[in-house]
Amino acid sequence: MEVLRQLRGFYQAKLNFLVLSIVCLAAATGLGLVYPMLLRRLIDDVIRQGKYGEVLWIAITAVSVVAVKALLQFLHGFFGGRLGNYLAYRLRNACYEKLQFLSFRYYDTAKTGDLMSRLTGDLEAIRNFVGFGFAQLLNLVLMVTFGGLVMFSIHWQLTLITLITIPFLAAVALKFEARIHPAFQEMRKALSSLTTAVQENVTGVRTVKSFAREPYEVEKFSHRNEQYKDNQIFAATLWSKFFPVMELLASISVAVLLSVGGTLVIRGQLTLGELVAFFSLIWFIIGPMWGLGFHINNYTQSKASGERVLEILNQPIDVQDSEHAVELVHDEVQGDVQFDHVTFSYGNKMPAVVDIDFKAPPGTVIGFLGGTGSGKSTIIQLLMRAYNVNHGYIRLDGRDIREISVHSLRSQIATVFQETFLFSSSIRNNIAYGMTNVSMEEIVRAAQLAKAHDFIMELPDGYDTVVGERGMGLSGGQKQRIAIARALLKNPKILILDDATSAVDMETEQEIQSGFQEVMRGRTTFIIAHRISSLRHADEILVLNEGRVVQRGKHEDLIEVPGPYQDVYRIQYADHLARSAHREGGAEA
Ligand SMILES: Nc1ncnc2c1ncn2[C@@H]1O[C@H](COP(=O)(O)OP(=O)(O)OP(=O)(O)O)[C@@H](O)[C@H]1O
Repeated sequence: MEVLRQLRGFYQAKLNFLVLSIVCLAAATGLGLVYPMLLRRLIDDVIRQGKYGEVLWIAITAVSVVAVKALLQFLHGFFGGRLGNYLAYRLRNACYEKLQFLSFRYYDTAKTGDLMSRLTGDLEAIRNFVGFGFAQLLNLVLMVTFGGLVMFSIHWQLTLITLITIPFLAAVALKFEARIHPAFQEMRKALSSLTTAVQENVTGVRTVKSFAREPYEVEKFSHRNEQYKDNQIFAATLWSKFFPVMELLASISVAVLLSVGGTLVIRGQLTLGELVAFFSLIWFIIGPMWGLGFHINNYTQSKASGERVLEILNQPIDVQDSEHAVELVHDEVQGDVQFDHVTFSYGNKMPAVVDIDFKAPPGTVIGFLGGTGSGKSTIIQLLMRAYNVNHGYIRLDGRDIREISVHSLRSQIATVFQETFLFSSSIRNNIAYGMTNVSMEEIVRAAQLAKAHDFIMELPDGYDTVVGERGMGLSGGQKQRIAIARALLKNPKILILDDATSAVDMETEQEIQSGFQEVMRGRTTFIIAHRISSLRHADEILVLNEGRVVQRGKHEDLIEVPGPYQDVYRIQYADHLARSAHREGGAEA
């Protein structure tokens, strides 16, 4: 119930639906009791007394009762459905919104399949319980109480004897629940791992095929599928045992009722009508027992689901606006970036970057070079405030970025990542991503600057060509150029190119960079690259090794001093250097 309490804010506004749904169901249940009483009257007061004229009235009453009961049941479904759907709708929106604002740290360990199942299966379980399960569970108690009271009022001794099997029925139902619940949990886990297998297979289909690992994938899926099947068979076997046992116990009650009740009728201590009414009432109590396991299971499942959904909603956001966060005004931002002795580590790991210290005045270009894992991307992520620094400060126009609202900070920055993500939409929408007040001319201009316009025009529908999920159908270089166009369209004060031109050839890279120089005038640019050619025009190049700056300076200076930069330069320009040496040698000779 703690879970329901925590979720209260999401259904509070429609609490009247919950009340109405319960009232309607309880009223329908109450009316259900009229039926046995009518039977009793029909037999004892009408048929046995020979008052056949009253049969019609009893029949009309019975039909009216059924009609009202049906209406009440409809209203219960109507209000319950409204409540459940309203709750699910609000929870879905709240979870999705939370997922948008959760920090990068959360996504470092989050699993896509698991998140998807929380937003679908778990929400469905909560919807069902709050909409219907809760009222049904309450109704179950009402049915047993109402039914028992009416039976007691007719003949309490017979009631006690007849209900002798009820504790056993309840025990079997609860025991069944205790066994079926873990079985269901296993089934859910198996289904989740099955879904994950399919999702990973589709996402990584190129890797699978290029390594010819289809048989391995089939084997992996088949193994998980078998686990799922075994779980289902186990659950089905439990169900198949449950119903006969319950029926057997229920029939004992009926047998006791008929023998003891029949004897009482013969002795004149019970009327025939009362016996028939009893026969009808007993199902009022046995029926709910059959559903007891199901309803409790429903409750425990929705409780577990509620906890999983609440886990998302209660997730702390470690990067968020401070109380007095400043909103930046785009036209006033200069783009002056300063890293002041910044150190940062992911979790409890060794620091990913140590004592990073540099200044990037407005309009300058800063380049980062370093081996894999040397901390280049981390520096950029810290600038976007994907994570908070552990030590030191990052300043934009002299202000600590923690004092700036996260949204307005990121609005000034456009990043082109190493891996381009394209949405399954048109190229035009991919370039304009999320911007509504942008004209086609601006989109085309950005594409031209990114050297994407020509190849886009060659596609069947030009800018309206819909690219598949993750940009399938485009080459790596084409996808990167679209991503660059997207960044340029944003017209940011700070541009980050995280190995952004790695997938285009040297010639295109030159072209794109000359385009950049045109649009990036007066804006601060950070370039992460493995090619010296991408960095040689930078105002300052920082060479990183194991999270520390080991060399810094301009290209012309760095190639003159022995060190990692010169080593990389020699490797990348080996041909060029050899040719120059050859020419110089020839000239001397
Ligand atoms: N999300 C993360 N969680 C934990 N550790 C991380 C995470 N991202 C990076 N690291 C670690 O931080 C260190 C620096 O990684 P970073 O991605 O900044 O390197 P990089 O220089 O950009 O490498 P590359 O050129 O391969 O992209 C590495 O040791 C890496 O394992």
